[in-house]
Amino acid sequence: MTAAADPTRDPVVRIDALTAEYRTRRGVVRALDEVSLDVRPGELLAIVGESGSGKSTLSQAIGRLLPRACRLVSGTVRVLERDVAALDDAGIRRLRREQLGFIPQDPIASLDPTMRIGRQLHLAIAPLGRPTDRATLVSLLESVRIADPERALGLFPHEVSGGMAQRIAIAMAMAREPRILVADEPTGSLDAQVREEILDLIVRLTRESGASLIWVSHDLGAVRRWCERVCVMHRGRIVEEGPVSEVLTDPSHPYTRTLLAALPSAPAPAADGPDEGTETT
Ligand SMILES: Nc1ncnc2c1ncn2[C@@H]1O[C@H](COP(=O)(O)OP(=O)(O)OP(=O)(O)O)[C@@H](O)[C@H]1O
Repeated sequence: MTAAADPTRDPVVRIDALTAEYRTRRGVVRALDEVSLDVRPGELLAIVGESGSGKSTLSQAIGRLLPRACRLVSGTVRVLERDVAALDDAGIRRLRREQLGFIPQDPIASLDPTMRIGRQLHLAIAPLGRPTDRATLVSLLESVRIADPERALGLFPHEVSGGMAQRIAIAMAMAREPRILVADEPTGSLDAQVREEILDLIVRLTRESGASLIWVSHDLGAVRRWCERVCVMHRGRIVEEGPVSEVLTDPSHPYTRTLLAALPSAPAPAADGPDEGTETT
């Protein structure tokens, strides 16, 4: 548990018996089935499960970012005590802007291809009332360990690697000082070494800021190395949930055992991740 994580404080996210369905041409697909989950202040929570188990739907529901085809059938999502379904459009935008940070799956696609990185950073932080001078933008890029930030500000998205694009997306998300970070497979498009560097960065910044991290992942090995609590999803339900050290060592649900058995070579749990380093890509 991080220094900031405190089970006695109110959850920052409280999901209660949430059921969600997609309307498709083939009929109705139940993506979430009575899902309940609390996220505590400052904790690193992983949501794992096979493809189609409902992880993305659950993480999108936190920001009321579900696609039109998805309908909430029942249940509630409360973020910092606010029922997100009850907020008006201005209210949900404010909640997303001020309290929630989203780290994208495909960082290059999340950037505007027509605009230099410096301009995009400027536009991302100007609405927050922060200074947007060059020195501030440089220090923002330094905080995500971009080796040559001056140069990076002048680049277009197609000129940066996936790893650098993800660092930029993380810088944009963290500039808002969110209380809750949602990262849906943030390293899915990156190679193995960059993946570890990006996870190290996300975890370090989350810890430093005291935010809570909700990290959707397929990678049980990485979850074991980086997270404190894990919730295992299967067919739209949470089938097991608890400390990583327990669930991924001595799982009680057969589905979790199946997931673990599919892990090529399970690395031993580590108290801390790899050493810090600067961008290599
Ligand atoms: N836009 C959509 N339209 C119709 N069905 C959808 C849509 N998005 C998701 N689904 C269905 O909802 C269920 C849950 O999908 P979801 O994407 O939440 O799972 P997931 O665990 O995040 O999967 P993955 O790991 O592949 O991203 C699946 O059956 C999926 O096919």
